[in-house]
Amino acid sequence: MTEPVPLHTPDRQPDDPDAALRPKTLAEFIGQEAARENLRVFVEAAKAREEAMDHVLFFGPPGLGKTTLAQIVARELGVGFRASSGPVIAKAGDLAAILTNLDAHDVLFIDEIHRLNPVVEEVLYPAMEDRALDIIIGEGPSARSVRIDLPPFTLVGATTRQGLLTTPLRDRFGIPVRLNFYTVDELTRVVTRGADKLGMAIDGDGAREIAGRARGTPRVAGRLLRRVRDFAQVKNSGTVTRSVADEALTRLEIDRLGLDAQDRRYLRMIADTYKGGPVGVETLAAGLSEPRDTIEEVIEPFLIQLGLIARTARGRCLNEGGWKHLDLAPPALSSRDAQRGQPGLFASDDQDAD
Ligand SMILES: Nc1ncnc2c1ncn2[C@@H]1O[C@H](COP(=O)(O)OP(=O)(O)OP(=O)(O)O)[C@@H](O)[C@H]1O
Ligand SMILES: [Mg+2]
Repeated sequence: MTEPVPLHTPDRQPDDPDAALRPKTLAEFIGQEAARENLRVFVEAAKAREEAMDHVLFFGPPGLGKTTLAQIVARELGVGFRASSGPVIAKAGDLAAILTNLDAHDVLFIDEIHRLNPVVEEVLYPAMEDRALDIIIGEGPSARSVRIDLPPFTLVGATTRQGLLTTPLRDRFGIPVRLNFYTVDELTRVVTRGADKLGMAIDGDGAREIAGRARGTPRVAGRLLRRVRDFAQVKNSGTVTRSVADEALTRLEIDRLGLDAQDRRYLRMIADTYKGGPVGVETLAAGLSEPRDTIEEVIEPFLIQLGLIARTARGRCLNEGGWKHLDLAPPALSSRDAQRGQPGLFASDDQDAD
């Protein structure tokens, strides 16, 4: 039997079915108020000065709108948009080719920028700082360095793992922007807008039901909306109400907090196999047959946000809320742990901690 594909796993497919739902302007973009207002100011200022805008770094969990905002920034600036990604730019020459082909003030978007090859990163530093390329021509004693001037451009980087960026690279972004999980109110607006674009009828409670189970993530909201539409269509139920949405999402094994089968498998592994932890991420990755990256970037940030688990220096621990959600009683604290308080809860649970 094949495993069901988890609905929540964010993909990076170029033929992203979400594309139709992508907001096109800052005004259309829902949520992330602070980031949006700041970007509006920086865009206006750059336009007024007729300069390229400073370099921007978007960071935060998958599906929160990093790529969408990068496209919006270019559109609002009225400049060209070129996109590439860290793993695709394999050699220094690849980056040189991209940079020398930019038009003045263009936005160059580099997705997954934490995965840039260090050799390529070295080329990026002077490009970002001095708008120049230092190219080495020849080899050995006759090698010499030639400096090529570049047009002024704006680098927009995106990453799910800000902590993996090297300090020199991070420091060269004048505008770092953290994207946060969305509130249910904001996602309700995302769902309502999406339904409108898809030409489907949904009432307020129906939209809210989907929003509340979308893991704080617009991409997930869009995906659940399309699945609910399938159920509504086949069952001929016309308008999507709360009960139609609930029935569809329950059949998709999305629980009341919005966790899917993969999330629950993760929680259960810590609870059943490791008695609530602490357990290391590599051990969990092996036990779940999931890449470590998926665990750290996709599964954990939302479970931490909900307070179900904690990342500690000794590993992952199930919090009280996690036990409750699984309908299990936490094991009684040993007297040693009881003296020290909760086991393992002394380290930061910052989302970039390892
Ligand atoms: N603020 C928003 N309002 C409405 N829809 C949004 C918003 N942000 C994102 N979306 C929707 O969510 C989808 C995913 O967004 P996007 O591709 O920009 O995420 P991302 O942060 O780049 O994810 P990844 O880290 O996987 O690359 C978009 O196609 C869009 O439909
Ligand atoms: Mg993206």
